[in-house]
Amino acid sequence: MSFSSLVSDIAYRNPTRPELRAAASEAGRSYASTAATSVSISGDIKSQLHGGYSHPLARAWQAERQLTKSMLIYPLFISDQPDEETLIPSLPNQHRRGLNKIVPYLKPLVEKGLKSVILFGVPIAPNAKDALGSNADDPKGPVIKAIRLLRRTFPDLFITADVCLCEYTSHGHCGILRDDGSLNNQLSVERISDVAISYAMAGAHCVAPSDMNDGRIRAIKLKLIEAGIAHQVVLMSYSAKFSGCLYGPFRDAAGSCPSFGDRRCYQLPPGGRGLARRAITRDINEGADIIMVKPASQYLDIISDAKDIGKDMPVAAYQVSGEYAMIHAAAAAGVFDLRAMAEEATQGILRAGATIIVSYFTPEFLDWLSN
Ligand SMILES: NCC(=O)CCC(=O)O
Ligand SMILES: [Zn+2]
Ligand SMILES: [Zn+2]
Repeated sequence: MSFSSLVSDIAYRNPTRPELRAAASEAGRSYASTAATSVSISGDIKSQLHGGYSHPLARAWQAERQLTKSMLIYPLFISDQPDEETLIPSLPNQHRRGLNKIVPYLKPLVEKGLKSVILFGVPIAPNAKDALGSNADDPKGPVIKAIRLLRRTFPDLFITADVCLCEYTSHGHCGILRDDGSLNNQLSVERISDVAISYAMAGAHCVAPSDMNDGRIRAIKLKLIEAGIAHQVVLMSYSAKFSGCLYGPFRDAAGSCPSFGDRRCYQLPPGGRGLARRAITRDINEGADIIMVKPASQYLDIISDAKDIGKDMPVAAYQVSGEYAMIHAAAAAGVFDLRAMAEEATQGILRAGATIIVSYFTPEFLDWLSN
């Protein structure tokens, strides 16, 4: 019996039984009144796709990955002023907080399932900055104190420390400079790897160098081994960090805007896909445990490349301050619904290959997600 005659047979036979018609109508379905609709289904039956996503759960099953709370890392700006709690105007709902404000703020988030944070120190005190970024690893500085406080207070919270000098240098660049204003790669790597070890020794579960100096992953991994803690600390590399205009609100928040020039000589050019692939490969070879792509939504191809190159590694994506601020601004202008857009952006990032997302939307997702 051919397929179409089988279908027409069923279509004719079933409506003759009234209980089946009643059941169908209860389900909001109805039998074809004639065989015509069924008989017309012939040829390639793979053309019928809608059935596969006709239900919310079936739609969810179409995604290779579902966002879960454990995929999210929440960025925190830790001020050196213990009582500070300042809203960052360009970064809606985000604050710079001192140590006395951070625990009361985080407690309800941890109760809602917050798993992980990434810390950025914000030195505000006068003279807190110098050419070498000396305060980056000040034991009394905001990051080391916050690592210790959070480890004590929230034993299950996974703590990542962003490692860079730009928040602590008087010139605002991500390393130590030569007289001509260019980065001295060797001195910068020496200094940044020392800072990373200080954060790790203070208890950070993960150190994440964002400076983009050549060779820093290898230097940090070797120093972690030397310090005897390589087996206890995750090394997450900002492997493919692109320069561009999406970091503005972050620089307002962290006070890390360069006082001259820009970062185009050490962050990747937006068109540099090949360069990004080389940087990812290099960082894997130098001992990175996680590779990161940043920004996220404008660089989905790079996330996909990272997953391809680092098949056996977790890939992280940083949905940066400008991406977050854009979504807020457009939602406020009535372009779309905030939640729907945040979810769609996240879905794109996951689809591209990331399984870790650093996002300012984390507190919202703790409310929106049940898993
Ligand atoms: N290392 C962190 C950044 O450079 C910026 C992130 C952001 O714009 O959110
Ligand atoms: Zn930096
Ligand atoms: Zn940075």
